[in-house]
Amino acid sequence: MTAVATVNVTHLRKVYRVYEREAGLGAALRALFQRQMQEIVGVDDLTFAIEAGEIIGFLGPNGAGKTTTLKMLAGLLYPSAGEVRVLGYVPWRRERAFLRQIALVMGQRQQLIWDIPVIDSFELNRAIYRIPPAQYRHMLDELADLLDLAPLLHKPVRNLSLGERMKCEIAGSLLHRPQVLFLDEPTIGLDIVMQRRIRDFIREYNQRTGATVLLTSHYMADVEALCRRVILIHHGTMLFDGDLTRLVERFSPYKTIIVRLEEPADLRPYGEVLSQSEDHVSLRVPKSAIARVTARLLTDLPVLDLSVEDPPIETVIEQIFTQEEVV
Ligand SMILES: Nc1ncnc2c1ncn2[C@@H]1O[C@H](COP(=O)(O)OP(=O)(O)OP(=O)(O)O)[C@@H](O)[C@H]1O
Repeated sequence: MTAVATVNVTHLRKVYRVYEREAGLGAALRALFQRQMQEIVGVDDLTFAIEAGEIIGFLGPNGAGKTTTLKMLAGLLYPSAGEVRVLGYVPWRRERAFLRQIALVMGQRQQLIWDIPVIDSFELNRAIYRIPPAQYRHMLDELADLLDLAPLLHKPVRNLSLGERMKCEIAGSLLHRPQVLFLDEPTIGLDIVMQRRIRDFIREYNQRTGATVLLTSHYMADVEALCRRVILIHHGTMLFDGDLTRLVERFSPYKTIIVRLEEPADLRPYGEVLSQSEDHVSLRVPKSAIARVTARLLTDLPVLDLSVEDPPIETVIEQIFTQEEVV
């Protein structure tokens, strides 16, 4: 028997139907009698599988269909076509056994109750998920320790800073110790220190519990730190599914040569100069020319040091989304 993946998505599609309406009072009156329906394709034919314990970066520009996909996987939206299994369950049936094993955390959507202390919202989650008291205590202690929550638990949510609230949102969503986490922009708007804190926490939770994580983030630092594999979508369709390192190899036609010289020289004949300081020069060179240009630099100039690097992931991804023809 072959092992069953934790998340299985086959030919998934979501079409939103919305009423079109022009601006203005006249249009509003006309719309009462004849309403035009418009179809917006949110997700179009996605197929992928995720194994237990993987942390996958789910990437795409604004409007690519990431949130729509996560909502379908978490059972908040019905698909228009296709099949999904998460831990063997059909998410939109929202069976209790399924809901007890998953969590959807949305960085831009608040789940904790605004006016009551954090700990009271947690108690509510305990009741909803029917978490046994001993397990709740244990998990609360563990999360409070990992996320440094002790000073926050008795404050009303409305008094917390954005970063503090995000830590509490994440903890509140994990009290039932879910096996599968759907994290939609969990570090959005947070400062660098808090981003790292949340990132470390996700890694730690994954290692401690073996949970499977599907993560969207516009911060490449999150993705580089946590995900070996990434899935890239655009206009609801799949562009790439594989190792992050392979993404750079496959899509970037350039590398960067960094040279340190004994004395300044004009390196424009060797490639595109990206930056130049007193003795360091960064050159963008087509991959196919790297060996030739490196050899020329070493013979022509007094080189003290030379290294060849891949461009930053951000640059590669930006390039993929702006020039789809490279795909
Ligand atoms: N409730 C809705 N009704 C109509 N169209 C919608 C609805 N929700 C999303 N869409 C559309 O579906 C497409 C995919 O949106 P989605 O929110 O899934 O993208 P995303 O990749 O999460 O984007 P972002 O990075 O901006 O959050 C977009 O064109 C969006 O406008």
